[in-house]
Amino acid sequence: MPLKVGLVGCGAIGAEIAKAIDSGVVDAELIAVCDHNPQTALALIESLQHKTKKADLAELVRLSDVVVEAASQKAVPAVARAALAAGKRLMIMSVGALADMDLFREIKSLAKSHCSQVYIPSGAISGLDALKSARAGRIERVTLTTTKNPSGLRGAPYIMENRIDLDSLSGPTQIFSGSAIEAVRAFPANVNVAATLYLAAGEKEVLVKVFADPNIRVNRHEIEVEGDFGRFFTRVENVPSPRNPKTSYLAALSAISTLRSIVEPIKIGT
Ligand SMILES: NC(=O)C1=CN([C@@H]2O[C@H](COP(=O)(O)OP(=O)(O)OC[C@H]3O[C@@H](n4cnc5c(N)ncnc54)[C@H](OP(=O)(O)O)[C@@H]3O)[C@@H](O)[C@H]2O)C=CC1
Ligand SMILES: O=C([O-])CC(=O)C(=O)O
Repeated sequence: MPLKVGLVGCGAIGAEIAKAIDSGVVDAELIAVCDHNPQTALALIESLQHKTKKADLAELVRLSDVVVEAASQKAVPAVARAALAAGKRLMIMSVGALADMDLFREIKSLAKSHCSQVYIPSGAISGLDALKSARAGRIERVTLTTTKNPSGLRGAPYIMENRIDLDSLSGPTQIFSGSAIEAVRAFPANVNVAATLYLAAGEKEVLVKVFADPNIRVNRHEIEVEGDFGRFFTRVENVPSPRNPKTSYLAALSAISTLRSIVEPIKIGT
Protein backbone atom coordinates (compact mmCIF):
# COMPACT_ATOMS: atom_id res chain seq x y z
CA MET A 1 0.00 0.00 0.00
CA PRO A 2 1.56 3.36 -0.96
CA LEU A 3 2.01 6.01 1.71
CA LYS A 4 -1.02 8.31 1.73
CA VAL A 5 0.02 11.96 1.81
CA GLY A 6 -2.35 14.82 2.67
CA LEU A 7 -1.12 18.27 1.70
CA VAL A 8 -2.07 21.48 3.53
CA GLY A 9 -1.03 24.51 1.47
CA CYS A 10 -1.01 24.40 -2.33
CA GLY A 11 1.50 27.20 -3.02
CA ALA A 12 5.11 27.08 -4.23
CA ILE A 13 6.26 24.16 -2.05
CA GLY A 14 2.93 22.32 -2.01
CA ALA A 15 2.73 22.35 -5.81
CA GLU A 16 6.24 20.88 -6.16
CA ILE A 17 5.45 18.14 -3.64
CA ALA A 18 2.21 17.30 -5.47
CA LYS A 19 4.06 17.24 -8.81
CA ALA A 20 6.72 14.91 -7.41
CA ILE A 21 4.11 12.46 -6.14
CA ASP A 22 2.10 12.74 -9.35
CA SER A 23 5.13 11.93 -11.51
CA GLY A 24 6.30 9.02 -9.34
CA VAL A 25 9.43 10.77 -7.95
CA VAL A 26 7.97 9.89 -4.55
CA ASP A 27 6.36 6.46 -4.28
CA ALA A 28 3.24 7.69 -2.49
CA GLU A 29 -0.36 8.64 -3.14
CA LEU A 30 -1.55 12.24 -2.83
CA ILE A 31 -4.78 11.40 -1.04
CA ALA A 32 -6.13 14.94 -0.48
CA VAL A 33 -5.16 18.61 -0.56
CA CYS A 34 -6.45 21.69 1.20
CA ASP A 35 -5.75 25.40 1.06
CA HIS A 36 -7.58 28.30 2.65
CA ASN A 37 -8.19 29.51 -0.87
CA PRO A 38 -10.32 26.77 -2.54
CA GLN A 39 -9.35 28.06 -6.01
CA THR A 40 -5.65 27.45 -5.27
CA ALA A 41 -6.42 23.85 -4.27
CA LEU A 42 -8.60 23.29 -7.33
CA ALA A 43 -5.97 24.75 -9.68
CA LEU A 44 -3.36 22.39 -8.26
CA ILE A 45 -5.66 19.37 -8.63
CA GLU A 46 -6.40 20.42 -12.22
CA SER A 47 -2.65 20.48 -13.02
CA LEU A 48 -2.14 16.88 -11.89
CA GLN A 49 -2.39 13.75 -13.99
CA HIS A 50 -3.66 11.69 -11.07
CA LYS A 51 -6.52 13.72 -9.69
CA THR A 52 -6.90 13.99 -5.96
CA LYS A 53 -9.61 15.44 -3.76
CA LYS A 54 -9.98 18.82 -2.08
CA ALA A 55 -10.80 18.26 1.56
CA ASP A 56 -11.14 20.18 4.76
CA LEU A 57 -8.51 19.64 7.42
CA ALA A 58 -10.50 17.04 9.38
CA GLU A 59 -11.16 14.87 6.32
CA LEU A 60 -7.61 15.29 5.02
CA VAL A 61 -6.22 14.09 8.35
CA ARG A 62 -8.61 11.13 8.43
CA LEU A 63 -7.52 9.98 4.95
CA SER A 64 -3.75 10.50 5.35
CA ASP A 65 -0.82 8.54 6.75
CA VAL A 66 1.37 11.66 6.62
CA VAL A 67 0.09 15.23 6.76
CA VAL A 68 2.37 17.79 5.10
CA GLU A 69 2.07 21.38 6.29
CA ALA A 70 3.26 23.77 3.55
CA ALA A 71 0.99 26.71 4.35
CA SER A 72 2.09 29.29 6.92
CA GLN A 73 3.28 29.61 10.50
CA LYS A 74 -0.30 30.50 11.50
CA ALA A 75 -1.55 27.18 10.10
CA VAL A 76 0.84 25.04 12.14
CA PRO A 77 -0.95 24.78 15.55
CA ALA A 78 -4.27 23.55 14.10
CA VAL A 79 -2.67 21.24 11.52
CA ALA A 80 -0.23 19.76 14.03
CA ARG A 81 -2.85 19.18 16.73
CA ALA A 82 -5.32 17.58 14.29
CA ALA A 83 -2.71 15.30 12.67
CA LEU A 84 -0.89 14.17 15.80
CA ALA A 85 -4.01 13.68 17.93
CA ALA A 86 -5.20 11.29 15.21
CA GLY A 87 -1.87 9.44 15.36
CA LYS A 88 -0.82 10.62 11.88
CA ARG A 89 2.73 11.53 10.97
CA LEU A 90 3.42 15.18 10.25
CA MET A 91 5.88 17.18 8.15
CA ILE A 92 6.26 20.88 9.00
CA MET A 93 7.66 23.42 6.54
CA SER A 94 6.64 26.60 8.43
CA VAL A 95 9.18 25.71 11.11
CA GLY A 96 9.24 29.27 12.49
CA ALA A 97 6.00 28.40 14.31
CA LEU A 98 8.03 26.04 16.50
CA ALA A 99 10.06 28.95 17.87
CA ASP A 100 7.05 29.20 20.20
CA MET A 101 8.53 26.75 22.67
CA ASP A 102 5.16 26.03 24.31
CA LEU A 103 3.84 24.89 20.95
CA PHE A 104 7.03 22.94 20.23
CA ARG A 105 6.73 21.06 23.55
CA GLU A 106 3.03 20.41 22.99
CA ILE A 107 3.74 18.98 19.52
CA LYS A 108 6.58 16.83 20.88
CA SER A 109 4.41 15.47 23.64
CA LEU A 110 1.45 14.82 21.29
CA ALA A 111 3.75 12.94 18.89
CA LYS A 112 5.13 10.86 21.76
CA SER A 113 1.79 10.03 23.34
CA HIS A 114 0.28 9.04 19.95
CA CYS A 115 3.37 7.08 18.83
CA SER A 116 3.74 9.43 15.88
CA GLN A 117 6.62 11.36 14.32
CA VAL A 118 7.25 14.90 13.17
CA TYR A 119 9.56 15.55 10.22
CA ILE A 120 11.33 18.89 9.84
CA PRO A 121 13.13 18.96 6.47
CA SER A 122 16.44 20.79 6.06
CA GLY A 123 14.59 23.27 3.88
CA ALA A 124 16.65 25.84 2.06
CA ILE A 125 19.91 25.34 3.96
CA SER A 126 22.88 23.00 3.97
CA GLY A 127 24.87 21.82 6.97
CA LEU A 128 22.17 20.31 9.21
CA ASP A 129 23.90 16.92 9.01
CA ALA A 130 27.08 18.33 10.57
CA LEU A 131 25.13 20.47 13.04
CA LYS A 132 23.23 17.41 14.28
CA SER A 133 26.52 15.54 14.74
CA ALA A 134 28.12 18.58 16.43
CA ARG A 135 25.24 18.70 18.88
CA ALA A 136 26.36 15.42 20.41
CA GLY A 137 29.24 17.55 21.75
CA ARG A 138 29.26 21.21 22.83
CA ILE A 139 28.22 23.88 20.34
CA GLU A 140 29.74 27.31 20.95
CA ARG A 141 28.13 29.52 18.34
CA VAL A 142 25.65 29.34 15.43
CA THR A 143 25.26 32.18 12.94
CA LEU A 144 22.88 32.44 9.98
CA THR A 145 23.36 35.20 7.41
CA THR A 146 20.54 35.39 4.86
CA THR A 147 20.67 37.64 1.81
CA LYS A 148 17.67 38.05 -0.48
CA ASN A 149 16.57 40.36 -3.23
CA PRO A 150 14.10 43.01 -1.94
CA SER A 151 11.36 41.26 -3.96
CA GLY A 152 11.70 38.30 -1.60
CA LEU A 153 11.53 40.42 1.54
CA ARG A 154 8.69 42.78 0.68
CA GLY A 155 5.69 42.63 3.01
CA ALA A 156 7.56 41.10 5.97
CA PRO A 157 6.26 42.44 9.31
CA TYR A 158 9.72 43.81 10.21
CA ILE A 159 9.94 45.75 6.93
CA MET A 160 6.46 47.20 7.38
CA GLU A 161 6.82 48.05 11.09
CA ASN A 162 10.19 49.78 10.57
CA ARG A 163 9.11 51.37 7.28
CA ILE A 164 12.26 50.13 5.56
CA ASP A 165 12.40 51.53 2.04
CA LEU A 166 13.71 48.55 0.09
CA ASP A 167 13.56 50.53 -3.17
CA SER A 168 16.19 53.00 -1.94
CA LEU A 169 18.91 50.34 -1.55
CA SER A 170 21.75 50.30 -4.05
CA GLY A 171 23.85 47.45 -2.65
CA PRO A 172 23.89 44.75 0.03
CA THR A 173 22.47 46.25 3.25
CA GLN A 174 22.00 44.62 6.64
CA ILE A 175 18.40 45.22 7.67
CA PHE A 176 18.07 42.91 10.66
CA SER A 177 20.12 41.27 13.38
CA GLY A 178 18.62 39.25 16.22
CA SER A 179 17.86 35.85 17.66
CA ALA A 180 16.18 33.00 15.75
CA ILE A 181 12.96 33.58 17.69
CA GLU A 182 12.98 37.30 16.84
CA ALA A 183 13.90 36.55 13.22
CA VAL A 184 11.03 34.15 12.47
CA ARG A 185 8.54 36.67 13.88
CA ALA A 186 10.10 39.53 11.95
CA PHE A 187 10.34 37.55 8.68
CA PRO A 188 7.84 34.66 8.95
CA ALA A 189 8.14 33.75 5.27
CA ASN A 190 11.91 34.23 4.93
CA VAL A 191 13.91 32.64 7.71
CA ASN A 192 12.03 29.56 8.91
CA VAL A 193 15.47 27.99 8.50
CA ALA A 194 16.61 29.97 11.58
CA ALA A 195 14.14 27.98 13.69
CA THR A 196 15.33 24.74 12.08
CA LEU A 197 18.91 25.61 13.09
CA TYR A 198 17.80 26.61 16.60
CA LEU A 199 16.00 23.30 17.14
CA ALA A 200 18.70 21.17 15.49
CA ALA A 201 21.34 22.80 17.70
CA GLY A 202 19.34 21.81 20.81
CA GLU A 203 17.67 25.19 21.35
CA LYS A 204 21.03 26.92 21.16
CA GLU A 205 20.78 30.63 20.39
CA VAL A 206 21.35 31.46 16.72
CA LEU A 207 22.53 34.91 15.64
CA VAL A 208 20.51 35.77 12.53
CA LYS A 209 21.45 38.57 10.15
CA VAL A 210 19.26 39.48 7.19
CA PHE A 211 20.61 41.45 4.23
CA ALA A 212 18.69 42.92 1.30
CA ASP A 213 20.62 43.24 -1.95
CA PRO A 214 18.95 44.64 -5.07
CA ASN A 215 21.64 43.03 -7.24
CA ILE A 216 21.33 39.47 -5.97
CA ARG A 217 19.33 36.93 -7.94
CA VAL A 218 19.65 34.03 -5.49
CA ASN A 219 18.44 33.41 -1.93
CA ARG A 220 21.75 33.06 -0.10
CA HIS A 221 22.01 31.38 3.29
CA GLU A 222 25.41 31.26 5.02
CA ILE A 223 25.79 29.22 8.19
CA GLU A 224 28.74 29.21 10.54
CA VAL A 225 28.95 26.84 13.48
CA GLU A 226 31.72 26.56 16.06
CA GLY A 227 32.02 24.00 18.82
CA ASP A 228 34.08 21.19 20.30
CA PHE A 229 34.22 19.54 16.87
CA GLY A 230 35.90 22.59 15.27
CA ARG A 231 34.17 24.93 12.82
CA PHE A 232 32.14 24.63 9.64
CA PHE A 233 30.83 27.15 7.19
CA THR A 234 28.25 26.48 4.50
CA ARG A 235 26.76 28.71 1.83
CA VAL A 236 23.80 27.90 -0.40
CA GLU A 237 22.93 30.13 -3.33
CA ASN A 238 19.36 29.11 -3.95
CA VAL A 239 17.27 29.53 -7.05
CA PRO A 240 14.13 31.31 -5.86
CA SER A 241 10.83 29.64 -6.67
CA PRO A 242 9.33 31.42 -9.72
CA ARG A 243 5.94 31.29 -8.02
CA ASN A 244 7.15 32.73 -4.70
CA PRO A 245 10.51 34.56 -4.66
CA LYS A 246 10.63 34.36 -0.84
CA THR A 247 10.93 30.59 -1.12
CA SER A 248 13.90 28.72 -2.53
CA TYR A 249 13.41 25.76 -4.87
CA LEU A 250 15.72 23.71 -2.61
CA ALA A 251 13.15 23.96 0.21
CA ALA A 252 10.59 22.15 -1.96
CA LEU A 253 13.21 19.58 -3.01
CA SER A 254 14.05 19.00 0.64
CA ALA A 255 10.39 18.29 1.45
CA ILE A 256 10.26 15.85 -1.48
CA SER A 257 13.47 14.19 -0.31
CA THR A 258 12.12 13.85 3.25
CA LEU A 259 8.98 12.15 1.92
CA ARG A 260 11.19 9.80 -0.12
CA SER A 261 13.24 8.98 2.95
CA ILE A 262 10.04 7.89 4.74
CA VAL A 263 9.30 5.30 2.08
CA GLU A 264 12.89 4.26 1.24
CA PRO A 265 14.26 1.32 3.24
CA ILE A 266 17.82 2.76 3.33
CA LYS A 267 18.49 6.08 5.10
CA ILE A 268 21.69 7.94 4.21
CA GLY A 269 23.22 10.76 6.27
CA THR A 270 23.03 11.77 9.90
N1 LIG B 1 11.63 25.36 6.12
C1 LIG B 1 12.08 26.03 5.08
O1 LIG B 1 13.26 25.96 4.72
C2 LIG B 1 11.17 26.89 4.30
C3 LIG B 1 9.90 27.11 4.72
N2 LIG B 1 9.07 27.89 4.00
C4 LIG B 1 7.72 28.07 4.52
O2 LIG B 1 6.90 27.01 4.04
C5 LIG B 1 5.55 27.48 3.90
C6 LIG B 1 5.08 27.23 2.47
O3 LIG B 1 5.90 27.95 1.59
P1 LIG B 1 5.43 28.32 0.12
O4 LIG B 1 4.79 27.16 -0.52
O5 LIG B 1 6.54 29.00 -0.53
O6 LIG B 1 4.30 29.40 0.46
P2 LIG B 1 3.16 29.93 -0.52
O7 LIG B 1 2.70 31.22 0.06
O8 LIG B 1 3.63 29.90 -1.92
O9 LIG B 1 2.02 28.83 -0.37
C7 LIG B 1 1.32 28.62 0.82
C8 LIG B 1 -0.12 28.28 0.46
O10 LIG B 1 -0.82 27.92 1.65
C9 LIG B 1 -1.98 28.75 1.77
N3 LIG B 1 -2.25 28.94 3.19
C10 LIG B 1 -1.76 29.87 4.04
N4 LIG B 1 -2.25 29.69 5.27
C11 LIG B 1 -3.08 28.62 5.22
C12 LIG B 1 -3.88 27.94 6.17
N5 LIG B 1 -3.97 28.36 7.44
N6 LIG B 1 -4.59 26.86 5.76
C13 LIG B 1 -4.56 26.45 4.48
N7 LIG B 1 -3.81 27.07 3.52
C14 LIG B 1 -3.08 28.13 3.89
C15 LIG B 1 -1.61 30.03 1.04
O11 LIG B 1 -2.74 30.75 0.65
P3 LIG B 1 -2.62 32.37 0.49
O12 LIG B 1 -1.47 32.63 -0.41
O13 LIG B 1 -3.96 32.70 -0.11
O14 LIG B 1 -2.40 32.90 1.86
C16 LIG B 1 -0.86 29.46 -0.16
O15 LIG B 1 -1.73 29.00 -1.16
C17 LIG B 1 5.59 28.97 4.26
O16 LIG B 1 5.24 29.15 5.61
C18 LIG B 1 7.04 29.34 4.05
O17 LIG B 1 7.43 30.46 4.80
C19 LIG B 1 9.44 28.42 2.81
C20 LIG B 1 10.71 28.22 2.35
C21 LIG B 1 11.69 27.50 3.08
O1 LIG C 1 13.46 29.41 1.01
C1 LIG C 1 14.30 30.06 1.63
O2 LIG C 1 15.29 30.61 1.12
C2 LIG C 1 14.20 30.16 3.12
C3 LIG C 1 12.91 30.63 3.56
O3 LIG C 1 12.16 31.27 2.87
C4 LIG C 1 12.54 30.31 4.94
O4 LIG C 1 13.34 29.67 5.65
O5 LIG C 1 11.45 30.70 5.35
